[in-house]
Amino acid sequence: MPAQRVAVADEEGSPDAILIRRTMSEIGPVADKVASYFYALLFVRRPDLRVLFPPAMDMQRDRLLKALLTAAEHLDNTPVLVDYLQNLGRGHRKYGTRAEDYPAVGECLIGSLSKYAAAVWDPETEAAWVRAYTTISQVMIDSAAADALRSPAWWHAEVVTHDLRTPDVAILTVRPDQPYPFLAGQYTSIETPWWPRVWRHYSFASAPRSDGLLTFHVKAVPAGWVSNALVHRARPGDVIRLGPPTGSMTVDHTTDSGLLCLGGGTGIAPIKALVEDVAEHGARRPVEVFYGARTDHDLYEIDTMLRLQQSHSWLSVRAIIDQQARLQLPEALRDYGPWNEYDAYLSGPPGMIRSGVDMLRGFGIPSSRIRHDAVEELLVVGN
Ligand SMILES: NC(=O)C1=CN([C@@H]2O[C@H](COP(=O)(O)OP(=O)(O)OC[C@H]3O[C@@H](n4cnc5c(N)ncnc54)[C@H](O)[C@@H]3O)[C@@H](O)[C@H]2O)C=CC1
Repeated sequence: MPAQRVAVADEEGSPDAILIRRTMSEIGPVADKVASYFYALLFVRRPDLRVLFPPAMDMQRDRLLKALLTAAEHLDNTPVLVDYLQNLGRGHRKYGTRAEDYPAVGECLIGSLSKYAAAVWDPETEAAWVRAYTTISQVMIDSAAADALRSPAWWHAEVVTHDLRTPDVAILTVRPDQPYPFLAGQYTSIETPWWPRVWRHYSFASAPRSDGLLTFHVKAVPAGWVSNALVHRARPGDVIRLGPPTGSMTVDHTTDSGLLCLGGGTGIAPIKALVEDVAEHGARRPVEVFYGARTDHDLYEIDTMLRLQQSHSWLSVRAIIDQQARLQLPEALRDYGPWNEYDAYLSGPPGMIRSGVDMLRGFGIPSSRIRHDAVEELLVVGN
């Protein structure tokens, strides 16, 4: 007998979107079990796929659910969903995912959802999931195929310099083995030779350079496999792998409005790239950078930022040190402004981004002019 439908507040959208959101809210409290069961099913049925995944699956489990939640949330918002899935499809090329692997993944996904959302699962729900998964996988497959015509699945890059700036922050410069096109403000994924198939996101710390070198700021975080390897183990000559560039925290060069940039800790990396990008475009638009750190020792890039300020009259750089100011970065903005005419860029810990966005909206900056990387992605940045 089909489960009785309980009216929930979130009943807007297409019939498929409603059914899919209902499944997602049903599995929400047991999301980790669903993900474990999904991977168990997948590896029992297709043991050959296990080599595509990292040895430790903990973070991978979260990623699957986050991707599903994002897709489910935007099911009726076609442009956002397609953009998200195209990126996901491109990003999966570096794992070695093939078009013919998608059906097995879909069957195992539906197998685990039907088990854990049994209370709301019925033939209509199953049909909605089959339709959604068919669309999702087709967009990913098509985008991976189109990308394969113009880009490698990954790049090798040799570490050229490794500069330990604090006991746990290093600046690495790497030379990709093939041209690596990207935009200032974007990020990529990095895999080290010591932890195969474990990929983490890092923002580019410079705008594209004529010598093709790329720079990253890495902070070793507790239990962070990739970050500790990059900070404490990597040396010039080591070879890492890079995924494709992604992210939309890029400068809109069609306007000349001012830029308000907040960089917290190593979040200063893409902000520096944005400043270089504005400088290269030659437009004299005001750029106001707020660089936050816990202590003055953590302001590892302040000299570079102050040098940039000296060279560019349109640039102002202010350091906000929690301990001295007795407040965190976004709060400091209250003493300056007005900001309502500015485009805003935020980069740093998820908590800073969340509170920063709230504050900037409060200053009258519309959401469409506030840019930052997805907070869900940031949770796997830099580990
Ligand atoms: N594209 C991006 O958004 C990038 C993000 N990151 C992220 O930035 C973080 C950097 O870590 P750390 O250097 O250890 O930074 P941190 O934890 O020392 O924080 C830096 C500053 O941000 C502010 N802040 C921190 N938490 C806040 C909160 N809950 N509310 C308001 N303000 C807050 C404070 O002013 C603090 O001094 C990492 O989480 C990393 O993943 C790093 C690079 C790029």
